[in-house]
Amino acid sequence: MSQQELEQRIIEITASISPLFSESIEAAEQRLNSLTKPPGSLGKLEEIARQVAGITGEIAPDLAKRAVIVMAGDHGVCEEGISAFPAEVTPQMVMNFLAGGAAVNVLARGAGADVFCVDMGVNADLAHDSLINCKTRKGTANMTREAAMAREEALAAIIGGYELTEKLSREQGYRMFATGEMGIGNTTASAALCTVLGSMTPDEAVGLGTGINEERRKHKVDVVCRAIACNTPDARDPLDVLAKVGGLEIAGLVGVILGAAANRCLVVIDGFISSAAALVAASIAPEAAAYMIGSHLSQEQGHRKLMEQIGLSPMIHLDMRLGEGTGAVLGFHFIDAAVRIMREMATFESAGVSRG
Ligand SMILES: O=C(O)c1ccc[n+]([C@@H]2O[C@H](COP(=O)([O-])O)[C@@H](O)[C@H]2O)c1
Ligand SMILES: Cc1cc2nc[nH]c2cc1C
Repeated sequence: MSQQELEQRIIEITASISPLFSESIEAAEQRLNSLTKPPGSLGKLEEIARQVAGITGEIAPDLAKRAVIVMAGDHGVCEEGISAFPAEVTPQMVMNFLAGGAAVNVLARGAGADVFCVDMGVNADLAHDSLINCKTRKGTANMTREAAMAREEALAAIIGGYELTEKLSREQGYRMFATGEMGIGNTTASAALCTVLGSMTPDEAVGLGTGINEERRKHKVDVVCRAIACNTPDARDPLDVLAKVGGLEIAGLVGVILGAAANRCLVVIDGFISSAAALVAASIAPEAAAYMIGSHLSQEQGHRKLMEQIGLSPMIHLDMRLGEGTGAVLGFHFIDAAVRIMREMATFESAGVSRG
C-alpha cells in the first residue's frame, strides 16, 4: 500500500468504529438492579458488566475465545543508556514467549487465553513457526538524533496490528483481547508520547522502567527532552508523534486497539506502554476509548496520570511493572466475574428477597 492508501485506510478504520449499544447498556443496568444485592454494591464489576453489554450487544456474552497479543520491537534510543537491561533481551524474551516460559504465558494459561507473539520490529532475524512476522524494520532509529521511524512505517505497523486483530476476531471468533508488549527501551518512547499527547511533563512521565536508579532516571528525562526537541512532533497529529517518538510495537498495539474496537471486541489494556498506545489510539479515534478496559495500575510513575487522561480506571493494584500483557490477562478474571454475575445471580423476584 502507498502512504496515501495507508492514510486513507486509517481514516476508514476510524470511521468504522461505532458507539456502544445504548439499549444493551440499559438492559444490563436493569438486570443489575434486579439482582439480590443493594444497587451498585458490586462496584466496578457492575461498570464492567454494563460496558461488556454495550460492546457486544449481549448481557452475558460467551467470551471464551480470548487472546493476548504480545507485540515486540526494539528501540534505537537504547544507545543513550536509558534501560537497566541490554537491547538483546528483546529477541531473547521473544523466544521465551514462543517456548511458553514467560510470565505472560503462565498467566494466560490460568486465564484460558491464547498468546500470539508478533515481531513488529525486533533487531534480530527470528524464525519460529508460531512467531507472527509483521516486521517493518529492525528496530527504530535513535529518536534523540532523528525520527524513530518514517510516518509510512508507523502507518504500516498500525495496519499490521489492525489486520491481525480483525482476522482473529472474524475468522477465529476471538471476542476479547489483551494488549501485551516487549521492547527494551520502550518506557522511554512511551514517556515521550505521554509528554507530547498527554498533558504531562517529561519529569512526570519518565519512570524507572526495568529498574534504573534516580540518577539514570534524570538522564532519561533529558533523553526524552532531547528527542522531542530534535523531532518537534506535532501534538495535533498523533500519527506524526507516534512516528517520531514512538515505537514499532506501540504502533502495532494502536492497530490492535483499533481492530478490537472496529470489530466490537473488548480490549483490555495492560501497563504503561500499552496505555501509551491506548492514548495514541484514542487520539486518532476517540470512539475507540469505549472499547478499552483498564486492567492494573503499573508501578511506572506516569501510569496513574496516563490512565486518568484516557479515562480508564484500573481494576487491580498489584504493584506490577512487567508489561508483556501480564496485568491485562489477570484482568480477564474480573471480566469473567462480571459476566458470571449477570448470568448466574438470582433476582429479588426469583429468590423471594424483599427490596429496600
Ligand atoms: O507495563 C509496564 O507498566 C512496564 C513498566 C516497566 C517496564 N516494562 C517492560 O520493560 C521493558 C521496558 O523497560 P525499559 O526500562 O527498557 O524502558 C519492556 O519490555 C516493558 O514490557 C513494562
Ligand atoms: C527479563 C525481562 C522480561 C521482560 N518482559 C517484559 N519486559 C521485560 C524486560 C526484561 C529485562
